[in-house]
Amino acid sequence: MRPHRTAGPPVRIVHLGLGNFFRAHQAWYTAAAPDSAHWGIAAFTGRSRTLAEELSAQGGLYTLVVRGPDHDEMAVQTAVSAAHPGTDLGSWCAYLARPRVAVVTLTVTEAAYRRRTGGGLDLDDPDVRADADAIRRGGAVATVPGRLVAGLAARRAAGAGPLAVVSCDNLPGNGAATARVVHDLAAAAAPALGEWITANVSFVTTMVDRITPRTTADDVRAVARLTGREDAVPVVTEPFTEWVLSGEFPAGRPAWDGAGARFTGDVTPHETRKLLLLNGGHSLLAYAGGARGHDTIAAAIADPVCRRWLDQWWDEAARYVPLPAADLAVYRRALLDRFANPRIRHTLAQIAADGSQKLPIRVLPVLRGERAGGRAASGAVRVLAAWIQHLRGIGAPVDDAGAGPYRERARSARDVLGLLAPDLSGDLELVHALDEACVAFNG
Ligand SMILES: NC(=O)c1ccc[n+]([C@@H]2O[C@H](COP(=O)([O-])OP(=O)(O)OC[C@H]3O[C@@H](n4cnc5c(N)ncnc54)[C@H](O)[C@@H]3O)[C@@H](O)[C@H]2O)c1
Ligand SMILES: O=P(O)(O)OC[C@@H](O)[C@@H](O)[C@H](O)[C@H](O)CO
Repeated sequence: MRPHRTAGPPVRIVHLGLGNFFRAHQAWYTAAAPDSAHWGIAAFTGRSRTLAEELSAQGGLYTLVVRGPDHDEMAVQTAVSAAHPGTDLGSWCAYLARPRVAVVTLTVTEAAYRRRTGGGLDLDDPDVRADADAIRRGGAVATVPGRLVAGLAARRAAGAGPLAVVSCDNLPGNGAATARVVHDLAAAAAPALGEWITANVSFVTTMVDRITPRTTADDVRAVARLTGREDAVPVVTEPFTEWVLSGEFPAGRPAWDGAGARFTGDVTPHETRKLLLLNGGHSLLAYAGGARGHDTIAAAIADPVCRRWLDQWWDEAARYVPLPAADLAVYRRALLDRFANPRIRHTLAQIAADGSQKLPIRVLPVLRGERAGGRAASGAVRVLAAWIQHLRGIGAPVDDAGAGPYRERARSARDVLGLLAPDLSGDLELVHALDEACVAFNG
């Protein structure tokens, strides 16, 4: 018997990127908020139909398995009122045209923002160009910036008023990053819409954190066994959760603070802490742990060599996190426990994906800072070397649409560095250290 119901809370939030993390995080906060009865979510997948169909067959309900180191807690989640495939642009625009819809949230991966190095929208990307044309002609868009602009055009045409767009992806300054790609596309395709967006749309910046791996067939069976309900699409997550937000919600929002979210004037210190220590640490373990034959974060962190490398990376990265040393020490201890949770099967392959998009965010700021300070940057160099080994075919298979040019150059660490960080490619000491670090993985 699947969990089912006929209607959920009224839709006031629209989400793009229906996947596991959204269901463990934003949907959980929305259901746990004291005013949850008034805030339902219409969630759209990026592209595929499968999850939208499975979830629709369950009336939007699914089981969230909160997996601690020694036991699971399971609860049916109720915030998703409707699930749609991302290709259903008619429903997407129709929701955004409703005055009651007040918030759009996003979890679409770093790559989906279609940014060029430096942050603006990549207007040379053929998909982006096709979307700009489609917006001018009123045709079907495909990219995330395209969908946002098309939805906002529908809202403007309907006179539905202002709203907030909330990125929940692991990008620094994700609010400003989203605003930039939306404005760039509107400027290219519909300049008058750009003015309306400036006056009516608030781009909220957030730091999001809850380790949420892919669901396995074992997870599905465990939910059926322990609850007596067949749930085709449960989500497994860790007990820890954090959400820090900054920005305006001109049409209102759920009382997420009642569920533990924090609203602040500046997300930056929290975001830097999380991106460099957690996500940077994850990337190190994904590539270096893969090179040492591990396949999950828990296995990699149990390896004393990986653990030592992680400490070295954290010592370097901590210099760039504007928070007191005592806070960082507490955070590092907690992260070790989270990474070591043996019951969370977070695969290195999942984390290794899209390295060409992630390393510039998680690792390069530290590398640049260390070299500018005249230091060796051995921790950052090791992450980069481990990624180069990954591009050479060691560890998890490469799953990264942007990896092509890097793989072509992967035999030369210097060429990879030249492409990833041209400003550093003349640093011969760094190039030498990178070569040595690559060799050390083979030894
Ligand atoms: N999983 C986590 O632990 C976690 C934690 C914090 C933040 N996040 C953020 O959430 C994102 C999604 O993670 P997830 O675990 O839910 O992944 P997931 O694979 O379960 O879901 C990803 C969703 O994004 C969509 N998507 C992927 N690429 C896209 C593209 N190019 N264009 C449009 N849509 C696209 C997919 O179709 C899917 O709907 C991450 O990339 C990260 O930015 C994840
Ligand atoms: O989700 P990604 O692909 O950006 O990165 C992989 C992991 O580092 C990430 O998902 C973390 O588990 C997460 O950011 C924890 O909150």
